[in-house]
Amino acid sequence: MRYISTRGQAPVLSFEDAMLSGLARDGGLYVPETIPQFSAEDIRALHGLSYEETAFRVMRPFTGDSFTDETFGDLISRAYAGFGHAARAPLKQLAPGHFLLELFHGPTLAFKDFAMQLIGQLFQEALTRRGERVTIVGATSGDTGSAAIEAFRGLDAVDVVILFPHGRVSEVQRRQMTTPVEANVHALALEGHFDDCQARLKDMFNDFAFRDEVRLAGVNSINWARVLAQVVYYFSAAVSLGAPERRVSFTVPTGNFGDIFAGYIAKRMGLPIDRLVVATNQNDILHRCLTSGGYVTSEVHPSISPSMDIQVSSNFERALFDAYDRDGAAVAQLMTELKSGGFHVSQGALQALREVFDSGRTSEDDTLATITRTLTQTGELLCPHSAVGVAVAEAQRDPAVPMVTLATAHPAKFPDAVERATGHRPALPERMADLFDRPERVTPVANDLAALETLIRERIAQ
Ligand SMILES: Cc1ncc(COP(=O)(O)O)c(C=O)c1O
Ligand SMILES: N[C@@H](CCOP(=O)(O)O)C(=O)O
Repeated sequence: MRYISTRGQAPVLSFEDAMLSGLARDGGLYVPETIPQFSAEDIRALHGLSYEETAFRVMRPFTGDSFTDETFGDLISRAYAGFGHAARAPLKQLAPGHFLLELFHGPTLAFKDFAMQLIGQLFQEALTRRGERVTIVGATSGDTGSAAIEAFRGLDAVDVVILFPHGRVSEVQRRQMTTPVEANVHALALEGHFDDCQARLKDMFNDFAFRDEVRLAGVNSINWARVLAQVVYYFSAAVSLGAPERRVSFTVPTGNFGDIFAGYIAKRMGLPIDRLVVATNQNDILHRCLTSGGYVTSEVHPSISPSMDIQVSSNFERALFDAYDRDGAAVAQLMTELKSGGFHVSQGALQALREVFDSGRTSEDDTLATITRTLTQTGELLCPHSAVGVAVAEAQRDPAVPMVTLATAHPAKFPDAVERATGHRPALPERMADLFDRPERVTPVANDLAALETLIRERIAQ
């Protein structure tokens, strides 16, 4: 299996090299050259398997000869051993035909753990075998950062540097990033919003001298391995609901487009997914784009679902690559236009996107009302991101096709919003009960590439 860049000008890499490289050297994102196909019989054979067994079968065709079967199976088992639910990604019924896929039973209480716990294992295995060391830099609107720190804290072969937007993550998210004591963890509070963090991260990858000097690696969904690990729960959920005999739709609270892109890959592999619904908060660039064809950035408005406060949605580039028939030059041109504020998707590409994706937007009030209503009607307490998903799914779903809404984080990560909706502050799990008593370690940084690179050089030299 070989990996190519969405901009067509970077070296073609193996799974392992693409995983360790992060952003392609032409600024694009790695994608598999071909998508492995699952027949109805292959999907039927997943019935009754554990989450780990399903993960092995779904991901194995993408990893080529980077890991032996035995090693890959072991790493998967280790990755999910620390999850707090035997099913790993349990399904709950909210209403007839509407299900919630709970993705928050991992160590940091968000869906990011599904990929990050596995990537931590894969990096450790590959770097130890190669005798190499890397500097992981990650950009976060709150959840990627804590999941990355949890997965890489204390590992010898890795420094992990996380950029988060100062004052724009929840207090629980911030403390998850600033309280770990390991010397290889560096939390940096950047003066700006998430898009600034992600832009500076991509600038670092495009500064080849710096990139090679620190041996830069990325664990945002820039990294194909992140997307791949998220494909698995689309399979596990659809199979539980009767695939391949029954079609299923998914609604996905969306920001950087990584999670829903994983659903798109599952569909392209042959999983009978009917619709993939992009659910956005008031930062609705993706909904506007799918509605009008114009992908035009505007100011980011802080919301009660802060992890989705994103305007430049990184993985949309991967969807555009397919929608433009894998024309890397066309994608590179769009990304150049994006630097000046936006672009228009061609009619053909827009039609291709609409054949797969629907979209909807939810206001702040509706998000709060959805948390209140869902708790009263079903007993399920939603985080504000999951509530955005449930609100859009309720408005759009076709009663003839089961709908699965992804519950992307635990409500206790966003206690202020949940308290506004329900009058109660959800408690953190016992193992995190002292989070607010632990001392914090964080460095404020300007939104400035040179200053950031200097700081990172200093930190990893210590
Ligand atoms: C809780 C939560 N929900 C939804 C999202 C959006 O997911 P994606 O960026 O993959 O679209 C994020 C951030 O990634 C998140 O942390
Ligand atoms: N919402 C994310 C933003 C980064 O997304 P990623 O999937 O590209 O890592 C976060 O919580 O940090």
